[in-house]
Amino acid sequence: MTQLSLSQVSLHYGSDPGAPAVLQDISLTLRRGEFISVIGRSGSGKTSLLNLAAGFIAPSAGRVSMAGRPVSGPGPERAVVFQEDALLPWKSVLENVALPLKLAGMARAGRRDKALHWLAAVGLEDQGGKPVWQLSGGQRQRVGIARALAADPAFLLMDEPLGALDAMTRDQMHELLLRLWRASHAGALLITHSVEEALFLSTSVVVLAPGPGRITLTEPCSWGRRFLAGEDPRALKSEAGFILARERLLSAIREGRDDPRAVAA
Ligand SMILES: Nc1ncnc2c1ncn2[C@@H]1O[C@H](COP(=O)(O)OP(=O)(O)OP(=O)(O)O)[C@@H](O)[C@H]1O
Repeated sequence: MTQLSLSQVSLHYGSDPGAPAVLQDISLTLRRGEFISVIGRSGSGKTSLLNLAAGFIAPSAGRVSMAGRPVSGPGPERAVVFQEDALLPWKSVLENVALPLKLAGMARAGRRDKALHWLAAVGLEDQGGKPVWQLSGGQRQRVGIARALAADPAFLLMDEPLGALDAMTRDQMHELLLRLWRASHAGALLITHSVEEALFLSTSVVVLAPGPGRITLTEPCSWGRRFLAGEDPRALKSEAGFILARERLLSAIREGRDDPRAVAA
């Protein structure tokens, strides 16, 4: 089975070997069909971890590999969704979604069909002809996710894609993300500051502690899968098990810190 692995990975930025490590001894495996969220205080190295998985940066020690082969740079099998939507505002919605397919050399008709399919999957089938600047923030993030999925990636790497959205839009996006994750059969890696988001979406949540960034807790979860099986999301989020897991994660995140207000539940 295809998997994306970080094995005993450490990271220092810059060339000074004496500089403090940003990440130390991180081992994490993401398989297709899994959804792993990474949560932790600001500066704990979450984005650095995602950038390693994406191949944007290389580890100082240890190994990043996909399907057993070392990752030596970004690749189309690992699609990235950023907090800022990173779309081309002067191009149409459809052109933005089709762009990676064009770069991959797909013929025009094929890329149009594929882009339309994923635009429909994110509920924007009527917006394909609009320029991106006419869309709302939530719509733009949906275009970004459709673009990422259009290339059929094995892995979807998301760095706080919902951070700028209002609470109601965010809840709708959670449900959409879960359906897209199921439809794409991708493995998802999500960086988030929201414990509730992490718990609701993931098959496991990983807590990173700072200084140097290291994994201090892994919490297996099944609420997202239960939502996909038809259970009510509000009922799931008010279950005792959900609330207890939220408290465990919040304690792990706050450990060693004086001010507990930095993390949103
Ligand atoms: N390109 C870089 N060069 C040097 N140091 C960096 C670089 N990128 C990040 N860092 C440092 O690495 C540490 C971890 O940063 P990172 O952005 O990975 O953390 P984070 O957990 O994603 O933070 P946040 O939650 O605030 O986004 C920080 O101390 C940061 O200053």
